[in-house]
Amino acid sequence: MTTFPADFVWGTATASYQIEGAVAEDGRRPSTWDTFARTPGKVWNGDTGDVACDHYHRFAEDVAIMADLGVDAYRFSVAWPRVVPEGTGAVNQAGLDFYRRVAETCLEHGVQPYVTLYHWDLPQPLEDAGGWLSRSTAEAFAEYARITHEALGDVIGSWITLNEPWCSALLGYAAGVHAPGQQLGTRSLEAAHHLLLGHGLAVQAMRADGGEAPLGITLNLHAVRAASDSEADLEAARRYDGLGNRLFLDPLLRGAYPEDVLADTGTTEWFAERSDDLATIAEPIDFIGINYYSAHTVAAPEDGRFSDPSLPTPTPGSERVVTVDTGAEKTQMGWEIHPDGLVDVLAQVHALAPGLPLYVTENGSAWPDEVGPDGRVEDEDRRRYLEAHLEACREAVARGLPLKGYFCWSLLDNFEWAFGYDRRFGIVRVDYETQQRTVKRSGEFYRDFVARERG
Ligand SMILES: OC[C@H]1NNC[C@@H](O)[C@@H]1O
Repeated sequence: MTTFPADFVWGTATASYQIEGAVAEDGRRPSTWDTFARTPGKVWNGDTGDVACDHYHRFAEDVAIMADLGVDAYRFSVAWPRVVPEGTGAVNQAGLDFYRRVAETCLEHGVQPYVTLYHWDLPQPLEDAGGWLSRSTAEAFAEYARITHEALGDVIGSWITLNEPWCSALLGYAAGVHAPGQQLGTRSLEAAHHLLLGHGLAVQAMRADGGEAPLGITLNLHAVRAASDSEADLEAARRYDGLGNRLFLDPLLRGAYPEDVLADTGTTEWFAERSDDLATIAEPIDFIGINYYSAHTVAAPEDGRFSDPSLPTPTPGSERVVTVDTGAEKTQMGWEIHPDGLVDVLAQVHALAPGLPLYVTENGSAWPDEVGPDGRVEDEDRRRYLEAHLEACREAVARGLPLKGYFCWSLLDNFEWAFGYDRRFGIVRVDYETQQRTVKRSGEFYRDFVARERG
């Protein structure tokens, strides 16, 4: 059986708004998610990140748990509204000091800190000024990245600019189910462009600041399969792959937007006017992070019409692609379980950028956990999902794909965006009443798997 390379990185991942709490402490100012979560009807049960897992005060305990699990690295995100509370202008030293404490605690425990600079908590004043629909937000992001990189470069092992720009753009500005809750159809691609531009400008700013730490970006990639080899279903798969994957992979790795996606969405001219930005967006990076959860089988709509301008809030090009239920097992999110899809997306990226190091920066599953009378959580479903995807990583390595690490999503149960605290992804349970942490069966499995693979 193929073994993982000795330097393969085993990690866990979290994100600031989902775990920190302390949303008004030590100078932090509101983000778009503070605003969105307070908007009636947007988040399950009216949940917010006000307290979450109280990681802001309990991070040392959480790092100690990671050390006990034997992980090599911890991927966490820096909250922009803690560091530059208004988005631009004054820097909040207390915010930088908090992340220094987190990183130094990690290093004291032999855990490498991997930082994501943007995991969706945009300072509200920037949204008020146009958010990601505005080019100025891309420029503000680059300055925030430079400030953070300059302040923490000595304690951070790796830098990820953006987490899942697809979610920020398409869920935030088209579907409207994420902050800021806009339903602007194809204008959401303008947000995608400014996110990618912000990424490129941030990479340039961090490179100029110096340092050896690798720089990259994390994309949530969708393994896409056509329901049949009919022309209509193949067209559905092309559209879904285009909007879900190539809209981001192509400019980052090929320096060009996919012409078919721009044609599908009627945005060719808008992007042509900004072609000079592509050189910045395609600034060379040291790795790609891939968040993988599921594979999607898609088919053409019954009437064969893919776009329907009469739809009030069309998600560009994809609102009429039919997702087919293949009968595969699903997680509590309703996502089908297809570990082989992880190998497919890794291979897809490798084909575009041979040799570029790849990391699975998120993979995990939500299940309705039960706490036994002994206080244990025997989450066999999550353990099985985890095992299957770790074996998919082994298969990727066996095929010679440059997979360098795996980060389990998530270390802790946490605020799952519009689902609030109703969905638990953690390998460690959080009792939100008491903030007690309990390592689940899946966490013990991950610990034992890592120890065994490390030899
Ligand atoms: O839905 C599970 C995860 N997906 N990627 C982004 C994270 O913030 C989510 O919790």
